[in-house]
Amino acid sequence: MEGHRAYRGLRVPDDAPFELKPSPGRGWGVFATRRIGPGATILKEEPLFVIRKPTPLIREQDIKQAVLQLPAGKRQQFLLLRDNASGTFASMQDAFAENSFDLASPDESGRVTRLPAQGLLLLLSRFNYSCVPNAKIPSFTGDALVAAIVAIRDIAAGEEITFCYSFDMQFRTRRERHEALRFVCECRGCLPGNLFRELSDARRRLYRGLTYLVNGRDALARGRQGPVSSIITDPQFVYHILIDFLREEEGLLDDLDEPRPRGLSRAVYLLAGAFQTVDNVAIAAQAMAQDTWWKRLDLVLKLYGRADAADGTVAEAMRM
Ligand SMILES: C[S@@+](CC[C@H](N)C(=O)[O-])C[C@H]1O[C@@H](n2cnc3c(N)ncnc32)[C@H](O)[C@@H]1O
Repeated sequence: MEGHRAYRGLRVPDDAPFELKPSPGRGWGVFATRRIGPGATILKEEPLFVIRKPTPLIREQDIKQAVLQLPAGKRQQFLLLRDNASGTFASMQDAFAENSFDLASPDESGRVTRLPAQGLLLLLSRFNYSCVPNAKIPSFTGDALVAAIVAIRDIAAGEEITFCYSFDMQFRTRRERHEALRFVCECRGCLPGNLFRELSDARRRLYRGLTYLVNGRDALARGRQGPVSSIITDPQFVYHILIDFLREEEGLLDDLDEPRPRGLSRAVYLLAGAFQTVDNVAIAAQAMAQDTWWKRLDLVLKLYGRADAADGTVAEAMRM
């Protein structure tokens, strides 16, 4: 696409460990030109301009004004943004939405606040998405209004550098992620035919459930939630997970007995399933407020049969 060819005009720092080039099926992407070790900063970038408004209130006029105030060289860089893999931008607003980030914004005294600050980042916006990324954007870099991307594992020369666009994706199953994304991700957590993907959904449900148990909040639920639960203090739950983790690492898990994702024990499979809906999270919260497993089971069984079809899974997991 024309806009992609225009990316050749984007200024990349001389010492950057990456280059911009086409990434088949994803428009353009960012590729390592040398090995990058875990924890290494891949890029620190100052926004071309910042708009201090909540995203829904940003209008075409705000962006035009900001662009007109730029020095000529920087304005020309903004005008290179014509499209990305999703299509051609119909307006400056589109170009801004597809190339901007929510920045940690310091107030007058230098303290970081959550005041709205959307920054246009020319290079950070060139990185493609992966559900199993090799880099991440830390929430705050220590510098006011500077965004950075950091390697989270060893990245080989030639490898595409990706990050996960939204924090809550880590709690979503493959289907849930694809409902939220406007493109089809083809990472190893999404492509069929590998054990990683088969275990991935269950792991993410379990992770969501455990995070709920630790924080007392469901990571994907909106609005007010109940008090902190104490299931995590019950060692049975943790033991099952640890046993299966060790068996998995050791290559001892098999799928001969039960119809469930390959390599996952029945106990962990049931527990993983128990937290897949907000309703079940609420049920688990009420049950776990009880002081014995018997009372917990009793309560769950009373709730069993409600409209939420996954109650059976919860009850079975509790029965365990
Ligand atoms: C911020 S841009 C990333 C750079 C983009 N590829 C480009 O050419 O400008 C985000 C867009 O890139 C595409 N994209 C990013 N990650 C992708 C992936 N894993 N698979 C397919 N398309 C992807 C989508 O069209 C998405 O809306």
